[in-house]
Amino acid sequence: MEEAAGNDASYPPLFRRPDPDTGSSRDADQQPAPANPVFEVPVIDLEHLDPVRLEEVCRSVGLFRIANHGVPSALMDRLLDQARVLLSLPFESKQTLFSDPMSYIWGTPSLGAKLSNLNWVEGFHIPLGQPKSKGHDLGSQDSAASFRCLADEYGQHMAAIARTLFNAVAARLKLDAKKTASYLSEFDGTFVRVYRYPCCPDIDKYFGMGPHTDSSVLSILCQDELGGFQVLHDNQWFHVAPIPGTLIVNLGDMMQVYSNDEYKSVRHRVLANRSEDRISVCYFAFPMEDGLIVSSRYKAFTYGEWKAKVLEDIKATGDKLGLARFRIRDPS
Ligand SMILES: O=C(O)CCC(=O)C(=O)O
Ligand SMILES: [Fe+2]
Repeated sequence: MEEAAGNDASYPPLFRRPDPDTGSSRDADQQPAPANPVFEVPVIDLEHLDPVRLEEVCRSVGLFRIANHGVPSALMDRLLDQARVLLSLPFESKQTLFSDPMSYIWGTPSLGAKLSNLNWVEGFHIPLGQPKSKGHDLGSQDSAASFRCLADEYGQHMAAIARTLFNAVAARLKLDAKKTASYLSEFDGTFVRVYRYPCCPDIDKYFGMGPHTDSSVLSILCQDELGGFQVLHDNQWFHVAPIPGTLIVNLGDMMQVYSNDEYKSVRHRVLANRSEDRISVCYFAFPMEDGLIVSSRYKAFTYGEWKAKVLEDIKATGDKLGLARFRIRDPS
């Protein structure tokens, strides 16, 4: 596609060559079927939230589309448009423009360590709720700072949605409000990831993002119209069709722990696209770093400990072990 070819200097160098010889090819069992079916994504109406239906969906699927979410579509459009513009800047500019506390990442979504396989993705990591980002400076010439303000504004909406969903779920799970006060921190430690999945010359060899579960409590995805996001359900991969203006929520590992494995931290992935770039924006809600998380199926841990273990495992094995790391083994 023309736009993609013109964007070449904006791609990480490794993504510019027709067939980079890095990263191992996918395992045979991870090959996407030629035509994955489209998933009938359950819809949760946030304006008339039905906690029983929400719980049912958390148990059976772990992923849903939210309607009537209250996020202005103009804001979502602006975010995706600006993301596209900034990600089209030259590779070197992106590295310097997006500096501490933000960062520019490529080849892996993991900060601080590489996953074993190269992911055909690049993006900005934008922490939310940091003191500096409260001083909105939309008149600034600094495009990264302006974008951060936009991401912050969007993040406020996401935080409200995360809180609404968490409270409904916590009530169904009968979580003790005092003991679980640290289970959702809408602001501290949360971040937005703005991704571009550059068009990829070898989509049989690379994923946009390989199969994984999120470490979050829940994650909220806003994607452009291209598609590529897939979910694993009943051992089969399904397309999650993009519908403009709607958001996709997937439960993360923490929610699975809170629910003693009753709810699913659902496995998902992003396919690479041969001819077009895809843009997406993901918000991740996490627990507070130091609060103790107690569950009948897992050893008690703090999210800080979880993060350290994930990093350690990725460094040692190239992959995240996640829930298996903390699960209490069956005595049998
Ligand atoms: O970009 C997407 O569609 C999904 C990204 C994702 O799954 C993640 O960052 O964990
Ligand atoms: Fe994810």
